[in-house]
Amino acid sequence: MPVFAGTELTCLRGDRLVFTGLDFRIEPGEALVLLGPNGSGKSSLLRVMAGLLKPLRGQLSWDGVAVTEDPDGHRSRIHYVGHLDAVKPVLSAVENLAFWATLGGAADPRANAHAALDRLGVPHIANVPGRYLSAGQKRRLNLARVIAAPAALWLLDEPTVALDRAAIALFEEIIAEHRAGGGMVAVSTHVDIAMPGARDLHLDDFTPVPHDEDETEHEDVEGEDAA
Ligand SMILES: Nc1ncnc2c1ncn2[C@@H]1O[C@H](COP(=O)(O)OP(=O)(O)OP(=O)(O)O)[C@@H](O)[C@H]1O
Repeated sequence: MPVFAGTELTCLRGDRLVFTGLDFRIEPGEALVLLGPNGSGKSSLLRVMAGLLKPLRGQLSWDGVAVTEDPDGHRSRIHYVGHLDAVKPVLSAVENLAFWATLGGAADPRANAHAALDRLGVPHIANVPGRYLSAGQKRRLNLARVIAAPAALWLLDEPTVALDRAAIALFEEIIAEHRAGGGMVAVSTHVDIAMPGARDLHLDDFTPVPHDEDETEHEDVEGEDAA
């Protein structure tokens, strides 16, 4: 059974230490929810997990093997969906999706692309060029990527942004099915996404305490301790 784990991860962006001493572990069928205020490092951690951002310290491993020893293998087992929609404006929705499915190694990319659009509830956008899609339709198209080609680990950065309630419910089902088949998922979110049994990881628990602030002592209020 593969386990995806990170140990003692430290992430530096620019000159800012975003998180340090962070450990996580995801087993087949498990979901990890990344929580924390804006700027706490949720997107950074997902990019580290995807191999897109090198941690300053610490290690990622898959089944006990360091991800850095097999970066191509790691790329082939993940779907990373960032919060910017990567839709090519001149290609139709189905062409966009077939392109991604081809990269993901699908045997019949166009058939998979149509099936994925159906599953996300947007078969009618198949032939619409990317530039004419609404924000929510673009989002559904990006999320359709994760089912247009198989991958064990889904890394999703705020997947529900711009989605309506029906689409969120649909996507919750899709995640549940993925997990039921032994798939793994890590999701950053500011809203509730129903994922039974998911584990929470609070990024602000790993944010270093700033050292440059005045350590002003709080003085006791005079007379407070008087008996
Ligand atoms: N390319 C970059 N160069 C320098 N600093 C960056 C870069 N990208 C992000 N940061 C900084 O890293 C920190 C963490 O950002 P990150 O996007 O990971 O947070 P987040 O928890 O996903 O935030 P949000 O909830 O707003 O999406 C922030 O202080 C941000 O300014």
